[in-house]
Amino acid sequence: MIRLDNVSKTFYQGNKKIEAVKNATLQVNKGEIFGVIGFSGAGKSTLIRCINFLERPTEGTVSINGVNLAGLNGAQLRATRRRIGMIFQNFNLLSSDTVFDNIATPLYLVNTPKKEIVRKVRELLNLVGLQEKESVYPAQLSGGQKQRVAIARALASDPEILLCDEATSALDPQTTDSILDLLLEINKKLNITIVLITHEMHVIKKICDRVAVMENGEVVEQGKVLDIFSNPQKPITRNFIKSIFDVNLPEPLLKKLESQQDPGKIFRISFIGDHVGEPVLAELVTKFSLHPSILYGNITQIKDTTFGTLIIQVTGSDEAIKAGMAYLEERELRIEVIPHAG
Ligand SMILES: Nc1ncnc2c1ncn2[C@@H]1O[C@H](COP(=O)(O)OP(=O)(O)OP(=O)(O)O)[C@@H](O)[C@H]1O
Repeated sequence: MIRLDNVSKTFYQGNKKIEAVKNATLQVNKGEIFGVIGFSGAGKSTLIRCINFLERPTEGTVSINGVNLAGLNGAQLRATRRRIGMIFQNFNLLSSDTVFDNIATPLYLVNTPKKEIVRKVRELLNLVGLQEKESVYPAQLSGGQKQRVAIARALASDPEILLCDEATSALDPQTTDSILDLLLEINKKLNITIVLITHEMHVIKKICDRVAVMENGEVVEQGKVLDIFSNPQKPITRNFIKSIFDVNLPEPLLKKLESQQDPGKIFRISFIGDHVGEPVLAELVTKFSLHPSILYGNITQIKDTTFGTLIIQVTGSDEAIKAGMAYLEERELRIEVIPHAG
């Protein structure tokens, strides 16, 4: 439904050329939650703003439902933009308007009948859990409540797509989670496609189906969140994953293991979904006469799927270790040898 093909955006500051986005190609499917993660300055905001032509790409094409935005005239582009809601880190509410009027703004702009406005705004207030706040002003709201108003306003024109530009970056962790839960609910209930940008892997892990990783203006890696978590390709992706669970063993422990008489081998085993909870260690003992010991274990939820990591030290004959690990791989567990140990 959203396609970016070889999109680049270059800014000039005097003589200085800034390539904010370089040759980005990605596709967002209808109904999914797609995340873009990167450090500050990676080009995420510019990329997301290209999706609704708040920034016009210098090169490449942006298509929504198969329509190339560059081919639209002013009125057609405005109509398309009404189908694309957007929320921001700093909420962008009008401070002199009440919550009701803020949410109603897109409806006033298209001359919606008053009765319909009241019905729609009340329905949206209900959806975002702010029924009691319709007459207050933004200054009287917490950050999380302000973002709820911004979400309600973005939904007022019944968009198909919601773009979220660092929507939770100004919020504390608990409020972040409640806003992410709301975005999930909106995605499921209203079948709205969501594209969000963030620098927090937690946000990706909690609600996204697929993710693109950006570095220096380029999309360096993209895929299903589970695949990226279980098999990250780029150092920057590993760094982001490390920010929520660090599966590297501490150096002193590695040194200690290496100095053992029989250090055996060290493996990282990743378990996804149904495989979590299988008695793999017992099988290594009974089927292959191996001696596994657990060095590290972690289990977490990636959106709807459970994802586990286990680091084990295994001793036994080389052949038995090879056969044991091949057996686990056949059972679709991901096995990785941890280098420079054993
Ligand atoms: N309007 C502009 N004029 C000139 N340079 C710009 C403009 N907008 C963005 N840039 C530059 O483009 C690069 C990418 O910026 P962008 O805001 O897209 O990154 P980001 O990943 O969203 O970072 P942040 O999380 O800090 O917002 C930066 O070097 C930024 O200074």
